[in-house]
Amino acid sequence: MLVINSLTKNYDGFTAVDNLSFKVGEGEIFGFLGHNGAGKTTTISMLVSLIRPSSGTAEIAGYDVVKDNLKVRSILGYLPENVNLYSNLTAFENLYFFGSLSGVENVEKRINEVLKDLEMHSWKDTKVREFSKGMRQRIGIAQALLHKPRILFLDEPTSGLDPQGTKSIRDLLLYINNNWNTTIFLNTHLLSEVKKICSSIGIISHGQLLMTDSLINIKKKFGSEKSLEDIYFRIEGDQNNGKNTVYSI
Ligand SMILES: Nc1ncnc2c1ncn2[C@@H]1O[C@H](COP(=O)(O)OP(=O)(O)OP(=O)(O)O)[C@@H](O)[C@H]1O
Repeated sequence: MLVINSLTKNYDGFTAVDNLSFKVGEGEIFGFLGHNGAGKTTTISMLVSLIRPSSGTAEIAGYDVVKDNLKVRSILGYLPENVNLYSNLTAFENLYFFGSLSGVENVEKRINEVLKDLEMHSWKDTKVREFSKGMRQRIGIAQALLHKPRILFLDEPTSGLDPQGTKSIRDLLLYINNNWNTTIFLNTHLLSEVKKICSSIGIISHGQLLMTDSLINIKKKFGSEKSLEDIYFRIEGDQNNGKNTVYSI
């Protein structure tokens, strides 16, 4: 579904994303894990066609994110780290505005469908300013799903949420993935999130990919170590000690 090849982004001599290459299969929930400033947002921004790579390529369902950017945008959904919604408009009005702008067919019907699926239908006529952060995230996700994307990119979707809100977003992502087979690419720095819902992960640090594999393979490979936390800190530690080991499938 997603094929990334030597993807790189430089800013005035600083390399924010350094030669990334990996794949994400259809129907997977992929956790892109890294500390603050590791390069996660820059990577996602290139994949959703918001910024141009300095070099390298990325394809979604066979379409190049630069050359075929309109097609790519039509098959992906994106939830940025800070969801932009109009506080003075209701949930329905927000979705209607964004849905009409992006040419969603039968937009009213589709909004009602998505709001029901996301258990937000009873809030559709409430102004967004009355919503909790978790509810705003759900409306942001509804917006990203209106045009039935094949792949959904989310940048730290549970950032700033309490444990209940975090669980509810996690459950929602599993529901979307299970019921619509939507591939999910999730930027996060939360190992707990990755452990609970991801089928495969990539670890990025200082712009470089340190490892990518399925969770099942990771457990097999690092069987003697206790937890994903141990594995993560060992891999990051190797890089910080100059070993620069790249673990891959
Ligand atoms: N427009 C820009 N110009 C210069 N440097 C940038 C720009 N955007 C990002 N960077 C730098 O690139 C690096 C990677 O940033 P990025 O936002 O991708 O990290 P991140 O992993 O998403 O971190 P966070 O979890 O804090 O959002 C950081 O050092 C950041 O300061």
